[in-house]
Amino acid sequence: MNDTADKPLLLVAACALLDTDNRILLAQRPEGKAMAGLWEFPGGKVEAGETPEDTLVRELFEELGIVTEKPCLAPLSFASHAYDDFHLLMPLYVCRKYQGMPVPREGQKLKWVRASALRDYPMPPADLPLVPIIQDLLPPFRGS
Ligand SMILES: Nc1nc2c([nH]c(=O)n2[C@@H]2O[C@H](COP(=O)(O)OP(=O)(O)OP(=O)(O)O)[C@@H](O)[C@H]2O)c(=O)[nH]1
Repeated sequence: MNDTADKPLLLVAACALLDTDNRILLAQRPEGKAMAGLWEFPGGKVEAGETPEDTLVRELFEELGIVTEKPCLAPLSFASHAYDDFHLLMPLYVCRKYQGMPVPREGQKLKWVRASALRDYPMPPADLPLVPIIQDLLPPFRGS
């Protein structure tokens, strides 16, 4: 029996936003939401009429107040995960070029995290296979 056949497919676009030190921005899901307290990549549901890139440009501004453009979003990988109520399909992009400093505009906590430390931040189960992909992409940190 296919575990996803009777579940709606939810398309969510997510972004590994990098700073100049190659740290990745994680956002903590606020109290009151499903999976509260877990750390995730900024992003959100792809709305009708949007491409995933449109969604990210919109969400990055709404959630973090930063401005980026579609050519600055590089596809990296995707998550495909069966939650109880839906099957999540989540393209993950990398973005290094944006204007402004991310600020939490939706009550979430933000944290810049080195790739080697991603496992210290509990994440939604869909995100776990993405961690080694990001770690492979980024050079090891050699600073102090
Ligand atoms: N943005 C984002 N969403 C993720 C990640 N991993 C993951 O499982 N998700 C799931 O993808 C969905 C994202 O939807 P969303 O951010 O638009 O919606 P939400 O659940 O926060 O609530 P909302 O409908 O009130 O906006 C949620 O079910 C969320 O749990 C991730 O790394 N980033």
